[in-house]
Amino acid sequence: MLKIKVPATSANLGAGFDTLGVALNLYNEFIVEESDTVQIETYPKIPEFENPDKNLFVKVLKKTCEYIGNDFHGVKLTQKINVPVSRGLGSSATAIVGAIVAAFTANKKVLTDEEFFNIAYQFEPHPDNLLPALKGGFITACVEDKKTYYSKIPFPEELKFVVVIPDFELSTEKARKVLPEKVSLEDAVFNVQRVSLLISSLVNKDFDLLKVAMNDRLHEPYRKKLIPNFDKVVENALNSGAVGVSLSGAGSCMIALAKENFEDIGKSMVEAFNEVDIKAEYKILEIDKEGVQVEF
Ligand SMILES: Nc1ncnc2c1ncn2[C@@H]1O[C@H](COP(=O)(O)OP(=O)(O)O)[C@@H](O)[C@H]1O
Ligand SMILES: N[C@@H](CCOP(=O)(O)O)C(=O)O
Repeated sequence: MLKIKVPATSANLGAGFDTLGVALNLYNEFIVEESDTVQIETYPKIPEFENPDKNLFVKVLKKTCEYIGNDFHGVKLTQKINVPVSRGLGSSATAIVGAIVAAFTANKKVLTDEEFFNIAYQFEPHPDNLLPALKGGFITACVEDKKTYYSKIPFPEELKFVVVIPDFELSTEKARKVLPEKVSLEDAVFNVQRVSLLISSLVNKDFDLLKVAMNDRLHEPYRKKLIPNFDKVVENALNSGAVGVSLSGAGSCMIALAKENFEDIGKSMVEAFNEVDIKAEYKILEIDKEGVQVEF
């Protein structure tokens, strides 16, 4: 029996589209036991996830066993689901990372980065959730000539994350479909300027720069149309003391970075959604520095 614990992740942080991601102290758990058939139990119950043909963790487990060269006979999978699904908190990455690590661990094989990406990219083509879920921390990454390059960035202890979770899903697939094929040089430069300012302001703890540094022109202008009252959520969070606000991943969550006033910020973000008849809750989270953990 293996228990795999995988952290939620928040990708992009505004200007860092498809490159920045941070692991958060909110976890999905996957308990994996030997079985000759596929049995899945989910807590709370999500019927879609209990269908062996549709469960992402099982799909990735099968693919990984095939990659390793071992026949997949079955699995008894018990899932404790704490990461909201299709909210921009990397729930899909938790299943992908968890399954790959479970398969390699069960087969007593050492998982290299290259092998991880060879499998993971078949299910999720961008590293900004996968890497922080695997390694923990705050990471910047890119892919060049089919090789993934990444670097962990020190994240200031003073900052916490206030995540507002509206009660509607937004699949990453849908949120990527609304993005343009091309962007202007002006918008590209806008993001290059801000993502470098974002990293520098975090490393140097120049938190007053984050409000500007977390602005984005590559994805948020298009995706905000799918998030009712987006601008008011941002405005309320900043007025309540947040130092920066952005969409979390591809949404529907939004994430505020803050040194203080966490409860007020969370309540103000919820209020903005309530104004347009959308129920929401908030969580005050911190960085996870470990990434995926395995208990025997
Ligand atoms: N705990 C889980 N177990 C199995 N599959 C999961 C789990 N969480 C998410 N998934 C899969 O990931 C999909 C959501 O992925 P996506 O739209 O990228 O949203 P997110 O922003 O949460 O990653 C779900 O529809 C499901 O197929
Ligand atoms: N860079 C990706 C990140 C998707 O994150 P998720 O948590 O929403 O899956 C994107 O913006 O599409």
